Amino acid sequence: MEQAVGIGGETGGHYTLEQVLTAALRQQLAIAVWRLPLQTEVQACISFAPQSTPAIPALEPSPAGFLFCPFETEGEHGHIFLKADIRYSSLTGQITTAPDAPATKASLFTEVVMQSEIGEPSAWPIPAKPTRHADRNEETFTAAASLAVDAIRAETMEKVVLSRTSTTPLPAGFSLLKAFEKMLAAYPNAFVSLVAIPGVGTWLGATPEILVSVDQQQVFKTVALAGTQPLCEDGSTANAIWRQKEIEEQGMVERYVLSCFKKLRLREYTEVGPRTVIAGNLMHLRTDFKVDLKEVDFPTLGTDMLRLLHPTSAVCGLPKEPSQRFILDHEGYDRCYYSGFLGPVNSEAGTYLFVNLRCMQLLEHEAVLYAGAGITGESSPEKEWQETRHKLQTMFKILSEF
Ligand SMILES: C=C(O[C@H]1C=CC=C(C(=O)O)[C@@H]1O)C(=O)O
Repeated sequence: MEQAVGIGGETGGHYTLEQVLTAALRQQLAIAVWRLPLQTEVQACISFAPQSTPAIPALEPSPAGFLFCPFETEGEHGHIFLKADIRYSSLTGQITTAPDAPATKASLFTEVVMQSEIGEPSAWPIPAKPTRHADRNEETFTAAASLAVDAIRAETMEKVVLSRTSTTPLPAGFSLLKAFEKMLAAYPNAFVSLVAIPGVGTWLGATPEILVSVDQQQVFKTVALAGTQPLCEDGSTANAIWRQKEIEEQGMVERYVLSCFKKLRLREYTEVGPRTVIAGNLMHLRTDFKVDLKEVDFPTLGTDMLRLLHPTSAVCGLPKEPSQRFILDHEGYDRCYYSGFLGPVNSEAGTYLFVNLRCMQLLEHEAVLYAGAGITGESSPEKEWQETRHKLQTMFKILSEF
C-alpha cells in the first residue's frame, strides 16, 4: 500500500505543480514532469537516487518510475531511471511516497514542498560535463546532407536522419514551469515533458512520436512516423498531399517496425495507416501498430521491441548500422538525449515511452534546440534545412512568448 503524505505526515495535502517542482529543484533532487497526449493530468515523479545503466533496462520487472535514455545506446551518456520515490498528480494535488522510499528524505521533501512558495525558484541542473555541440549553419548542414544523398545514391544506405542544434539565449523572465505550461497549452496531442536531473541536465519537450507503450489493458503499441510538411492553412489534414519522397521515407520506417516484429517471430499485430497526423505546426505520416498481449503470450514484448526499435529509422536511418555510423561521423555534435527516448514506466496507466523530439536542453543562460530531417536519395539538402527550421519553430515559439 502506498501512502499519501500531507502536512506533518497526514494524508490528503493539496499541492501545486509549482510547489513540487520548486521543492525538487531546491533540494537538488531528480524530477520528471509529464502529460500524456490528449490528457489533462500532469504527473511528476521524484527520485532520491537516480540509477544510470550502460544499456536499456528491462521494463517489465521495473518498479514505477521514469526512464530517460540517450540516442547512442553504447555512448557516454547513461540510461537513467528515476524510481518514483515520490509521485504527484495534478488531478488530486496529492503527493504519494513509495513504501520503500527513505522515510526521512520523504518527510523532508514534504516539508520543503510546504515552504516552497516562499522565495526565488532555484536554478535547474545543467550537465556536469558540457556536451559537445556547435550550431551548424545552412551551408554546413546542407553540405552534410549532400554527402548523405551521395552515400544513399551509392547504395551505402537507404536513409539517414541528419540533425542539428540551434542555441539561443534564454529570454528575460524565463521560467521552467511557465515554459512547461505553455507547451501543455500549445501541444495538446504531444507528450509534453520536463526532466531535471542533477549532473545530467534539464530537458523540455513536446514530442509527437510514441516509441513503445503497454497500457493497463495490456495492449502494446508502436508507430512508424516520418514525412513532414507544414500544417495546411485550414488547420486540418483533409487536403494534405504527400510527395513520393515522404511516402517512401515513411514506408522505410514502417518496414523497419515490421522487421522488428519479424525478428521476434510475432505475426499477431494489427497495422493501421499511414494516416496524416498533426504535430504542432507540422503534419506527418503515421502508421499505428498494436498487439493485444492478452491474446499473444509475449510478456517481454515491450522490452524486446524497445531494444530492437531504438534508434528507429525515424531518427537514425536504414539500415541502422551504416546510418548511425554516418551520423556519428558527419553530424558534428553529440546528440546526447535528443532522439533518445523518455517516459513513465509501470505507472498506474502503464508504460509510455516517447522519442525525445521537438525538445530543448536548458543550460544556465541559454537553450539548445534540436531538430533533424530524414534524408533519402530524393532529398534536396536546402529543403531538409528548411524542414529543420520548421521543426525548431515548436520550441522557439515557446521561448518567444516570455
Ligand atoms: C528527427 C525528427 O523528426 C522525425 C520524426 C518525424 C518526421 C521526420 C522527418 O520527416 O524527417 C523525422 O524522421 C525531429 O523532429 O527532430
